[in-house]
Amino acid sequence: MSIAICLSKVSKWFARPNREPLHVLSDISFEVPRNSSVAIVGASGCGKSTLLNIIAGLLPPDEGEVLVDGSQPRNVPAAAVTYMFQDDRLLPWRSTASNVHFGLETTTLGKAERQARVAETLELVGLADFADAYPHELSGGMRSRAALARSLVARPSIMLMDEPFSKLDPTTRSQMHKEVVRIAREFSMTVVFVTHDAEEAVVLADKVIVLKPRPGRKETELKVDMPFPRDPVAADVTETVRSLRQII
Ligand SMILES: Nc1ncnc2c1ncn2[C@@H]1O[C@H](COP(=O)(O)OP(=O)(O)OP(=O)(O)O)[C@@H](O)[C@H]1O
Repeated sequence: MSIAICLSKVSKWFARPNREPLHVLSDISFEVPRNSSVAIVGASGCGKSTLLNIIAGLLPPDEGEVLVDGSQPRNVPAAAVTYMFQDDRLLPWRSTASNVHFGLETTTLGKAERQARVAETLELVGLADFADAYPHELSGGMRSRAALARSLVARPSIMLMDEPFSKLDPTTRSQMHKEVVRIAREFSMTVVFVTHDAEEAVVLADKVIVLKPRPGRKETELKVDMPFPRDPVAADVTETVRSLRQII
């Protein structure tokens, strides 16, 4: 089993004026096997986003080490890792296709290749008919699909997601879960995502890392050994969701 991401003994403090630094993360270690999906769950403020930002290389750990594809996160090629945020961050003055194209603008692909890649990716997320629409003309679910397409267009091997579907209604969120499972398998991607939703964790993840707050530390690691796609109302899923809720 090859390891895509490895965290060993990661700790983080944030400086505060006139107070001792805030200890946000303490001694966190876990591995993310390649082509697997790992959820980071825990109460609000326990450091989930901070941990994801450290994996993305947006923040350095103060202690411990993170390796992504065997390298320090900041040395990993930009196109290899994508980050989906809570809000879709679509540029309102750009069409859907142009927003998706944005995800290719740091790559060396030629113009024709880029256009083909954008079209293929819009097809993949079911937005081919809305290539020319502007963000304000899209529904919440469609905007989320457009953001997903922008994340996928450079064909990253690792996708980091910080509660990307939390603003969607339950039905649309469920549809996006199916899309992510399908696309992650189709492109052999490794996915790490933050959520406070136990159902989302159980439906999408092979492994769930449960954090406890102040300072954020790993309470437990739960393996979810069920075939994909997972039906959120199936008995084994709801049972696992129930037991996870008791731990969070
Ligand atoms: N840049 C920063 N400077 C100072 N403190 C910060 C910074 N970013 C986060 N914090 C603090 O670190 C703690 C963890 O924040 P973080 O956003 O990682 O938690 P979270 O588990 O993702 O929360 P939520 O579920 O509410 O999004 C919080 O107490 C927060 O106030």
